[in-house]
Amino acid sequence: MPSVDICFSPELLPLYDLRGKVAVVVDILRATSSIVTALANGVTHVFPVAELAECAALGQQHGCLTAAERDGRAAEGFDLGNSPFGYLPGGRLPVRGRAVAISTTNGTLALRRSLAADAVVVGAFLNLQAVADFAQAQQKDVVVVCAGWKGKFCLEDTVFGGALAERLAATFDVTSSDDTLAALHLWQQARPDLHAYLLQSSHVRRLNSLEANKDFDFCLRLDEYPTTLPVWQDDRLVAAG
Ligand SMILES: O=C(O)[C@H](CS(=O)(=O)O)OP(=O)(O)O
Ligand SMILES: [Mg+2]
Repeated sequence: MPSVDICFSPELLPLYDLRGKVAVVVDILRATSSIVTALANGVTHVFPVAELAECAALGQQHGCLTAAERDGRAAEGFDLGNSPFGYLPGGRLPVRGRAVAISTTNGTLALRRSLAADAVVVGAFLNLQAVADFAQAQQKDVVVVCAGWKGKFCLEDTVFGGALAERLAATFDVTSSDDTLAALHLWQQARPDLHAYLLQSSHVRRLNSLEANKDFDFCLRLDEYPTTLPVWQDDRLVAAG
């Protein structure tokens, strides 16, 4: 039976051999929620890069939109920040049919560090079912790579790992590693009122201080895009199928 593991931070990735496995990269607040929203709303593909300079260069090279954030704020000189609302109808710029190069504090770094996996997909509460369906179809070991915060553990990404483990529990081993058990327990605590539970997280306090409450509410919507699955292909993320 394949297993589900939760890697709490990209700093711990050297302890997980991703070869032959499915990596589910998650940064609920906000990078992977934004990427899912982008592809669900007509963005053709996403180039996730760690550095701002590379993001700007890709924008020039491909004539694509650029999205960048540092310390919770939109970085200067880029088309968009890290808010999912940038990709929703009525956002600052039309995005349908455009590609986007994106660089954020934690999420894009986690993605770049996960490329040794057989398949790399992007997870969020918004597309939880799409991720679960993909994992079920692959029947390979899954590692949930939590973006965390600047190398440290974060609550919201781990709770997502627990939610995914619960959906896979019938056909995956979700009880033999302590990391997955811990994530499951946190999810079980959070599930009755995910919003209230995650209000305790440090990221929410950072977002609140930057007046991004509506981003928090949106990123916690379960299965808003149940069939949108960003998958890594060559040098970019595209929607599966
Ligand atoms: O923009 C975000 O929500 C965060 C910024 S930080 O964690 O508050 O510094 O970036 P992300 O890469 O999406 O975690
Ligand atoms: Mg984050």
